[in-house]
Amino acid sequence: MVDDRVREEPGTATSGPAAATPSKQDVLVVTSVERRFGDLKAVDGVSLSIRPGETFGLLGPNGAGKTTTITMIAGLLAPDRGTIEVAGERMLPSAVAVKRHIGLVPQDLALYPDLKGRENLRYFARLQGLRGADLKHRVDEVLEVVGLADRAKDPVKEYSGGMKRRLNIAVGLLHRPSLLILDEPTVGVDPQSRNAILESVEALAGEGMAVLYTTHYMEEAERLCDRIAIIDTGRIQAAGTRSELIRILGSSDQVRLSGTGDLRAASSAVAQVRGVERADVTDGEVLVTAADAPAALAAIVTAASAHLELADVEITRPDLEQVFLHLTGKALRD
Ligand SMILES: Nc1ncnc2c1ncn2[C@@H]1O[C@H](COP(=O)(O)OP(=O)(O)OP(=O)(O)O)[C@@H](O)[C@H]1O
Repeated sequence: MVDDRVREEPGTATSGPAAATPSKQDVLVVTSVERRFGDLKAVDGVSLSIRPGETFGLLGPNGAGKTTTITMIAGLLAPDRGTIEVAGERMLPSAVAVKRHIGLVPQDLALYPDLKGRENLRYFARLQGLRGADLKHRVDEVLEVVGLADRAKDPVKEYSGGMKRRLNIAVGLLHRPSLLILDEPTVGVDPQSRNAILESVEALAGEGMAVLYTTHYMEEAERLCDRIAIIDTGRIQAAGTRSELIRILGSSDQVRLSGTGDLRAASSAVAQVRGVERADVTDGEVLVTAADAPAALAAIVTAASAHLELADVEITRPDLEQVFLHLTGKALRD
């Protein structure tokens, strides 16, 4: 199921025969890509495109086809059908120059445990062709980005699993790629490293990097991604912004306001607020329905406060887990 309106926009994603309508500025354009392993169609007609500065999430359970998709995008595996363009050039396993646009951070670590963090980065930076002051400067920069500057002198074997993941991300950034691909970067990492990884991604996107982020954690997709494609059994089931995906459910956000005062007057005032679909008095509270409650919240509270001394405000939002269940009939987490 694909939202047609979403399909019309540049920087979109679909499955099936319909082609995306990418724009010239897109860093990545994937068109109707397929890949089989024997009888299994691991990727089944995936199309998507990503703009500079955009974080695009591939959200799906284990085995959905996320890793196979990004392995093809990185040029490590050939599609059976379809095309992939990165920075306007065709990506194939035989292509060399185009791969410089991509920073791939796989799930598996590729680090030397006996070397220090900085030594690992220096080694990989040299492989990328960096030398001298530029190398030193870039190594310092990526250590800052992943929050490991203060541990750069320690051997990697003394790092936590999360710190190793962060160093792996730093390696993927050394050559200043225009598209960073992160494959489930927070699986099995401690909360501190998880947060550092999420903050790094936000900072990189803020600087204009395009990011393709695969995850089966709904909260990460919601926090990081400008647009999200929900993928299952090799097909993109739906794609769009969080709000566009939630709209598939046909349900809206709800805000409950409780307090003392004139509930009916408060409800009438709130009903006039822009973005509010309806407001009713229910069970001694004002129950408000809005498409985007956080965006309208300040105005809702101001309108209600003219008639109520507010004691509590509670927002309930439908989430992507429910969208996934609705589209596939199964839970996102297995
Ligand atoms: N090299 C391979 N040979 C055979 N089957 C494969 C191969 N790679 C992937 N598959 C199968 O293709 C399907 C998609 O796998 P893929 O790794 O792309 O999913 P995923 O969404 O990344 O899941 P995970 O988070 O578990 O990696 C799975 O059924 C998997 O078993």
